[in-house]
This record gives sequence, C-alpha cells and structure tokens, in this order.
Amino acid sequence: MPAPAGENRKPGEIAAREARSRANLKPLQLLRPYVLKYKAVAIAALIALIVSSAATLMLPFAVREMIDRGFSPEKQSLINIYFAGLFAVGALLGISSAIRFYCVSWLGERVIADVRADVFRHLSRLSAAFYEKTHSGEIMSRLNADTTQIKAAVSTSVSQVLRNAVMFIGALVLMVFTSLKLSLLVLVVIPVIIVPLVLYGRTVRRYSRIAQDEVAASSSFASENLSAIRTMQAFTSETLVANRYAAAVSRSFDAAVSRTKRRAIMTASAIFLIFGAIVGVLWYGAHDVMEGVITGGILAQFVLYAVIAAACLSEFSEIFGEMQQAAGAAERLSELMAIPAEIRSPADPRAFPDHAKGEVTFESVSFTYPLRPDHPALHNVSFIARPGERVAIVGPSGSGKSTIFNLILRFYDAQQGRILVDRVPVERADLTALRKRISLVSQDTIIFAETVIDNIRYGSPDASDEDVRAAAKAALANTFIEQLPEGYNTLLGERGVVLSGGQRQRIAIARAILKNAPILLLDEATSALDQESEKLVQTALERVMRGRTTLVIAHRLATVINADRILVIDGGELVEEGTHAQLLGAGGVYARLAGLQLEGHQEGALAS
Ligand SMILES: Nc1ncnc2c1ncn2[C@@H]1O[C@H](COP(=O)(O)OP(=O)(O)OP(=O)(O)O)[C@@H](O)[C@H]1O
Repeated sequence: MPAPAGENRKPGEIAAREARSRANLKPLQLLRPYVLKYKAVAIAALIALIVSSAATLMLPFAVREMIDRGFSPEKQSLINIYFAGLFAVGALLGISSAIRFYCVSWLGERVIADVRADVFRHLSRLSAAFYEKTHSGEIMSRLNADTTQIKAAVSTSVSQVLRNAVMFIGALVLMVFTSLKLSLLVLVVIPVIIVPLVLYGRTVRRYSRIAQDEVAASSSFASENLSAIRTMQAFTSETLVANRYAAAVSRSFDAAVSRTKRRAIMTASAIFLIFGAIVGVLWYGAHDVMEGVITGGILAQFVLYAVIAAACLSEFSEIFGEMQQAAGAAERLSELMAIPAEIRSPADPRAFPDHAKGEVTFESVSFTYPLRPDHPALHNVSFIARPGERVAIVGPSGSGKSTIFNLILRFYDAQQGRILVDRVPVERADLTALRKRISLVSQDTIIFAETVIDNIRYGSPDASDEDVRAAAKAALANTFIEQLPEGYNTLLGERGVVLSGGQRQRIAIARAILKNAPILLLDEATSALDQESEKLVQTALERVMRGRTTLVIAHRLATVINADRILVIDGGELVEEGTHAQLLGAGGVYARLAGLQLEGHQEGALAS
C-alpha cells in the first residue's frame, strides 16, 4: 500500500523550507534569463506601461483646471478643449494599456513554455536512482502547478507591480508639486501603512509554501494510486485509498485556508490603513480650503493623486502575495533544476571502434542499488559476450539478472569492477553513443499514445516510413498492423487501439530491428501467449537476434537450449557457466532449475 500523502516527507524538511522561505522574492531570478531572451517584447511592454501611467496621472491635473477655471460662462471654449484633450488621453490610455497587456501576457506564456521545456529536458536526463526516490506525481505537480503559478506572476503580477510602481512614484512626485504641506503629512503616514504590511507579507509567504507542498503531496498520491487502478480494485482498496486521498485533500484545504485567512487579514488592514489615511488628509485639506490657503481644485487634484497612490499601494499588497506564491513555486523549480544528472557522459568520452561489433565484458563487477546499500545485487561477476554470441542468463527471481542489463545500459554505475562495451568502459563512453549500440526488448513493452508508425520509430526518429514497414514485416507485425482500422496510422495506447500481449512484443521487436544495434538485451516475457502468437514472437525474435550479440534473460527452455552459452546467476553471483548439456551434466543450480521445468509443464518459467 502506498504511503499516504505527506507521510514520506523527512521531518524537518518543512521547517528548513520555512526558514528559507523567509527570504524574499529572489527565487524569481530563475526567470531572468528567460525574460532577457525576449528583450524587445519586454521593452515594448515597459514603454506601453510608462505611457499608460503617464496618461492616468494627467487626469487629476485636468480635473483641477476644470474646477478652478472651467466652471464660468466665459470659459466655455476652454472647457471644450479640456474635454477634447481628456478624450485623447483616454484613447492613449486604452491603446497603451492594450499593448502592455498583450506584450506582458505574451511574455508570460512564452517564458513559461520555455521553463517547462527546460524542466522536462532536465527531468529526462535524471538517473534511475532519482526516480526511485521521487514520486512522479510530485514532479508532475511541479511541471504543471508551479509553472502555472509563475506564469500568473509573470504575466499579470509583474506587469501590475511595474505599473503600480511607476504610478505610485509619479503620483507621489505630483502630490509634492501640488501641495508640499499635504504631501509631508502623507509621507509621515506612509511608513505606518507599509511596515506592518511587509512584515505580514512574510507570514503569508510561509503559509503559501506549505499550501503548495500539500497540493503537491495530494496530487502525487492521486496519480500514484490511479496509475495502479487495477491493483487498487483487485485488492478492493478503493474506499481506503479514497479516504486517504480525502484526508490529503483536506490537509491541503486547511493549508489553503490558513494562507487565505492571512491574506484576507492583510488585505483588510491595507484597505483600512490606506482609506483612513486619505480621509484624514482630506479632512485636513478641507480646513485649508475653507481658510483660503489652497483652492478647491488643488485639493481635488491632490486627493486624486493620493487616491491613485493609495490604490497602487493596496494593489501592491495583493500582488505581493501572488508574487510570493510564485517565488515559492520558482524556488521549488530551482531545486528540481539543481538536481544533478548523476549518470552523465564524461567530458572527453572515448570513441567506440568502428569495426568492433558488440562485445560485452564484465570484469569482477559488484553493485548495490542506491536505495539498498547493504544488499549487494551483484557480487564479483565476470563474463564476456563475444560479437554475435547468444548468451542466456538464468537464475531464480531476484538473483540479479535485470541488474546486469541495468548496468550495461548504464542506468547505474557499478561500485566495483569494470563493464566494457566493445572494449570501452561504459562510464568512459559517450552515454548516447553507448545506448545507441544497444537495443532493449523488455518484458513489458511500453506502447505510447501515438500511431503505430511512431511507436516503432520511437528509438530511430530518422527512419523512413519504408524502413519502419520493413522492420514491422521482419518482426511479423505487418499483417496485424494492416488489419488495424487505419493501418500504420492507427492511434495506439491510451484512448487508442489496445494491442494483445503478443502484438505488443512484436512491436517491441520491430523497434529493435529498426534500431539495428549490434547488442540486443532481451528480457523474455514470462506471460504465456497462445501457441500461434508464441510461434510468431519466437520467429520474430530469431530474426532480431541474428547477427547480433544477444544477452537474453531466458524464461523458456527452448531459448537456453539454443543459446551458445548460459550464465547462471544466484544471489547476485555468477555460479555456473556453460552450455545446456554441460550444465545439466554438472548437476548444479541449473540442473535443478531445468529439472523443475522438465518435470513440470513444458512452458514453465525457467528463470523464476
Ligand atoms: N531499483 C532497485 N532498488 C533497490 N533494489 C533493487 C532495485 N532493483 C532490484 N533490486 C534488488 O536487487 C536484486 C536483484 O534484482 P533483479 O531485478 O536484478 O533480479 P532478477 O533476477 O531480474 O529478478 P526477476 O527474475 O524476478 O525479474 C533483488 O534483490 C531486488 O530486490
């Protein structure tokens, strides 16, 4: 049963994150290089922003002129000019706002598309060990939810922050010009407004981060369980799992409520403080007008500027919360991007010889999986598979057969000994060049939600349609493919045609034939096929093995009998090596395994 959401977190992890989250909006710097790639759009947005702010700031000036001079009969022509001017300002405001909105939204979408692509590129290179430690659901949440949050920040919040900043400064400057005395009064009030809001903002950010963590945990729980829906239903665990999910969702609800409460309090305080300050200043100014110190127009102009400045401030507090959420998301993405790909090509890779054709050598290899450091999966294993040789690997379940494949493909690095492919140690070779030399046909063929042709072409994107068809033919797959509703263009997998076990295997074989690598790693399927399907798969396998060095984890007697050599693995050690006849004669582990099968049914599992 999978661990309930949130339980797999190390204690102290949240506390450590909280400590970090007390920092500021710095994580958003992650976005800087992405934004700088589109300088022209960013500059256009900035210009539009300044123009629209300037247009807004002209309005109070016009109001003052109107009040102080406009309302007398002899000034009628003047008032017409003012209103015409105001229309023009309105048009400018509309156009510049539209340009700003377009540019900033474009930037947000573009930047986040680039971030997503980069994060995925990075994820695709991370090692098998990383995926053993991390829930795929959590990664999906980062790729989707976190990037969406950042998009909102980049496309709306940043633009609002900039607009408000420009307007706020502009309004302050114009306030000073309008009335120095009233401005000084406001300047005294501003810190009283800002300081508590900034301090409270930090708390909001901490709660945002917790809320996001809870969302990630619950979505990771859901995706893990839904991907194992058949197991869940077969064990009738639906209610249990659903209850656990409901609990996880409730925790994320509670966290969201805590965050929202704090944001609500922050918004209320901001509005009250700002509104109170304006009323106070207005009250003071009203006395000045009555005493004739300033005109009514000046007070109106001043108050409008103050209202603009105040509106900017109160929006700031809103946006600041959003920016803090985005900063939390950016921080999580940065953490993900900072995880190194443990398995990498060396800086100066050694080239494979052109002529050598698929030799695999294990020299005293010992290996433990990172998650089970005290349990050796392989111990002191040595063997050579020469070019063109067919080597069967047999042994009880859990003896280390698949581990041999994992090491040849360099999904992990062995702690001791050397693994060489065509006499080049695997960790000295370029990773792509190494894996290009190897075809893997595993027990469970993964079929992607793509067309038949794309599924076969998976490892060889440059192959022509003719090559794909030829490979399918060689793998005895073309007959059933041509009978599919749209032949080679039929959509397979999720929401497409579902293939039978034997058909999937033949697709996998076609993939391997198309890849045409000198080394074939074949994990024979244990699931029994019907006789006809079995025969087709066997013939297809014979074809793909021809002319290649083949290492096959064998489950069928026929496979081991036809092998040039058999390696018997037991408890991570190579305990016997030889042909079928030799090993039967030796009367060891192999003889026992083979005996079991011969006594039992003919197609029993030899290796498990
Ligand atoms: N990713 C992993 N992390 C930790 N331990 C692992 C991992 N994969 C396999 N093991 C352990 O390493 C040992 C060898 O596993 P391996 O998969 O190579 O066995 P196998 O012979 O292929 O078994 P089977 O025939 O059942 O597939 C087993 O004890 C297994 O529990």
